[in-house]
Amino acid sequence: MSDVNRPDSGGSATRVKVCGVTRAADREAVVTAGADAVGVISDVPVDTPREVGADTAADLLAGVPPLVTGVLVTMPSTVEEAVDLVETVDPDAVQVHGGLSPGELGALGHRLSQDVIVAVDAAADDIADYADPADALLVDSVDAAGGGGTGETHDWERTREIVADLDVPVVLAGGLTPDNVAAAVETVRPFGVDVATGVERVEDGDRVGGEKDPETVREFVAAATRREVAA
Ligand SMILES: O=C(O)c1ccccc1NCC(=O)[C@H](O)[C@H](O)COP(=O)(O)O
Repeated sequence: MSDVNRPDSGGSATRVKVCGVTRAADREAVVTAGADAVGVISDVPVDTPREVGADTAADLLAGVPPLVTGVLVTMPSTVEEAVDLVETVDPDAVQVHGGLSPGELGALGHRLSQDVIVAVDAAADDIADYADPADALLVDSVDAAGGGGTGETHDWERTREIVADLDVPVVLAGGLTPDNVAAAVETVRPFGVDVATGVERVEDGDRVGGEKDPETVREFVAAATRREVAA
């Protein structure tokens, strides 16, 4: 059994990544809230309001301060495509969604100096196969195309059983919000949590895709880490 995915046993706080940042002001809000990582999505073959071009991704991630991890989130169809984008964007880490095989992900890891976070479908039967080439696994609720940002939770009890057997750090994702993240952490005991839609701005009852709400981001980080929200 792994220790890295049981934050309560070692007293360490759950790490928090806020994903799908598209604007410098939102990046600042995420950093100010105390998140450990900022995710910027680029070059994904799905329709999402959280995608930005490679140059914007590079600019946004260049503004992430020291001691916070800037993560490029992408869905490459080949190893070469991923390497090219990473060279352009220059992130601290890369998160890969989509169809690369464990062998291809291993090859990608050898080509990069950055850590590779591998996104896997929480409902899949072969999650453990991806642990070897991954520096961390992001266990997510994915859509039919393999993309994230669904805003949907999955079976946390099943994920807890998988996490308990893995030595690689696991990041729990999918439908997390300030209201449910503490229960998710308690149930799954992951190394970290990740959120995209659950901290977006709401206007007239509708979520504004791609725009974060600073107060909701603060509430999320506080709930995930059990810190007090500063007044
Ligand atoms: O957010 C997207 O639109 C997206 C599209 C394609 C690939 C990945 C994407 N998001 C990656 C993330 O890390 C999300 O934070 C994660 O899937 C959780 O999203 P949510 O359920 O909205 O919190």
